[in-house]
Amino acid sequence: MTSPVYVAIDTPDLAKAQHLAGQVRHHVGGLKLGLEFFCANGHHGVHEMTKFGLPIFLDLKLHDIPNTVAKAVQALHMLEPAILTVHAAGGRAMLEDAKAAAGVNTKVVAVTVLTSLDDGDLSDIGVAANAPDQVRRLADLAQDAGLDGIVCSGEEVAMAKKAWADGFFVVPGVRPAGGAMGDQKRAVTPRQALDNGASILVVGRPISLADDPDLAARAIEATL
Ligand SMILES: O=c1ccn([C@@H]2O[C@H](COP(=O)(O)O)[C@@H](O)[C@H]2O)c(=O)[nH]1
Repeated sequence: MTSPVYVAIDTPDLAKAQHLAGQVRHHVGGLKLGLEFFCANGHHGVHEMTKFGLPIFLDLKLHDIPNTVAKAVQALHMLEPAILTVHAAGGRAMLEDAKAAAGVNTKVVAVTVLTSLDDGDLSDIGVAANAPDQVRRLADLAQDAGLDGIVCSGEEVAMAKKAWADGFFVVPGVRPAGGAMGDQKRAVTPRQALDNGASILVVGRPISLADDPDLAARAIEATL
């Protein structure tokens, strides 16, 4: 069975990224490349990472006016990412245009409320709703706009899936029991996230900072 775990390769160093992917490739289901990696290595770096034969999740969290996002999505076409992220807060038109601009084999998923935010952080940026209510609102918007799914925490995914049965649910910010939270504020264990309805899990530092990343990936796999 293919692992639901996508390892977050958060480094600007291509050689380090390749080393980590090589270590864990047999115990993860895909490679997630984010802003840090893409800003440093661009298309060339992504091409290099495709050589591991795993699906590529391009987590660029695009957020701009509709025309700009659509053009950016078109400029990523040739990389054929399996998954691409945009921010749901960009609004309906931006979401629709992003989906229309994506290749047929790319799932476009909308980030709802970052897992590093809690209700206090939402209040600071002028959002009166709590995290679950805001996730629900943005999940509805993403579904209406024709996206493939959303990114949310493991705390909200069951609620979101209940309203969108065939949605694709990406859950980052997962932590093995007792693991260091770092900057994550709405974290659950990998097992809980899957039980709650996650389609895939994103795991970064619990694997990448481990003394033995492959062992860490296998230990997570064993809990699923
Ligand atoms: O809400 C979100 C959206 C994306 N992420 C990304 O997932 C990984 C998590 O890394 P950890 O080291 O496991 O915390 C990282 O690349 C984030 O950019 C997220 O955490 N939360």
